[in-house]
Parts: sequence; C-alpha cells; structure tokens
Amino acid sequence: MVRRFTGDRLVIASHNAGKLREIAALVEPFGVACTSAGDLGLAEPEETESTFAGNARIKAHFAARESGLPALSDDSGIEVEALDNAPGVYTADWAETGNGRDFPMAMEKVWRLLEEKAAPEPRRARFVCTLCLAWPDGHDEIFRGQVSGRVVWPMRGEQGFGFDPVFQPDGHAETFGEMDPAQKHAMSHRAEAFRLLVDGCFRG
Ligand SMILES: O=P(O)(O)OP(=O)(O)OP(=O)(O)OC[C@H]1O[C@@H](n2cnc3c(O)ncnc32)[C@H](O)[C@@H]1O
Ligand SMILES: [Mg+2]
Repeated sequence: MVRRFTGDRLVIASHNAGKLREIAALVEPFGVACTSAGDLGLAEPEETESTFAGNARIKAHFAARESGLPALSDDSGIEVEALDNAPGVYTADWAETGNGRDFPMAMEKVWRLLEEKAAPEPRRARFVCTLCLAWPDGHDEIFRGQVSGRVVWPMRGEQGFGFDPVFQPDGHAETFGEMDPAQKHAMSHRAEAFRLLVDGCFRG
C-alpha cells in the first residue's frame, strides 16, 4: 500500500535552483507549501549510492529526519547510450570543478567522448528522474520517470538548467533549453515521476 501524503507542508530536499523551480511549479496546484532544504539551513548529504533511487533516499531521509517534516528529493541525470549510459547517476559530478559546477564543460565532455567514439547519429540518450518522498518516521515512496531523445551539439537555448541545451526530446525540434517551462513540464522525466507521485500519494 502506497502511503498518502496528507500534510500541507513539504520540504524539497534539493539544493539545485533549477529543480526547486520545477518542483515548486509541479507541487503548487496541490496547495502544499514548499520549503527548500537550503531555506531550512540543512546540509547537503553525500550522495554515496550508485543508483538514482539510492541517492534519492539518502537526500529525502536526511531532510525528513533533520526537519521533522515529510521531504521530497529528486535524483536525476542523463544516460547516453553510446557512453554505456554515462554520466547517469554521476551527471552532477561530471560538472564538478572544485569551485562549483561548470555544465558547459560537462556537456562538451559528453560531446567530445561521442566524437572520439565516432558514435553514429542520432546519439540516443534519456533523462531519468527518481523522486523519493520520505516521512520523519522512516517510511518512503519512490517514483521514476524518464524521457527519451538525443544529444545534440552545439548547445541550444537559455531556458531550463543543467544539460537541457544539448537534449532534444523525441518528436520535437527544440532542445529542453529552447522550451518554455510549461512545454518541458508537459513531457519531462521529472513531470512523469511527479504524475506517478501524485497518483500514488496525493490522490491515491
Ligand atoms: O542533489 P540535489 O541537491 O537535488 O541537486 P543536484 O544538482 O546535485 O542533482 P543530482 O545530484 O540529482 O544531479 C543531477 C544532475 O543532472 C542534471 N539534470 C537533472 N535533471 C535535469 C533536467 O531536467 N534538465 C537538465 N539537467 C538535468 C543536472 O545537471 C543535475 O545537476
Ligand atoms: Mg546532488
């Protein structure tokens, strides 16, 4: 049995401004007030697992325990088929410079590796999003969404965040970086996982 969410306040267990924006827009229609882990001064736990679900659990349970409130985390990334699904769980790590994150550099690295392999077009990829809703008593629910498409180069568009400028979803001419937020929400990995969360926990 999936546990229902009956509260009116949720901690968003993420320190990524782009995700916070998207998750707040998805949660808003349900009349649930969102506070981010950063607003509460919570630390960023280390993501030591090798799966999206494992890392999503670490982040949500940490925030739920520390805040005493239900917490929703998001672990996500881009899997590139010709790179054996890298960077995948390590998408944020590929952008890490020591002084912050450099996503243009990480996207260029993906492109360079694809060129070195002479990977044939289209260069298939998918965005994956795993959401974990955890309660302070230790219970959790996990939901996964994905969207298929291709990696394109050069980068296109200023919208969104992270790897959006090099990901073109199937059936569309624009990259996620060129789409407005509502268009991305209509098809994204995050939106799919969120629909499952709503069906299971908000309405179920
Ligand atoms: O862990 P939190 O604090 O939530 O923030 P993070 O940025 O570290 O997030 P992840 O550990 O889940 O790393 C996933 C990375 O994958 C990328 N990513 C995930 N969803 C994306 C999306 O919708 N569009 C573009 N890039 C995305 C983005 O660059 C993220 O930094
Ligand atoms: Mg992270």
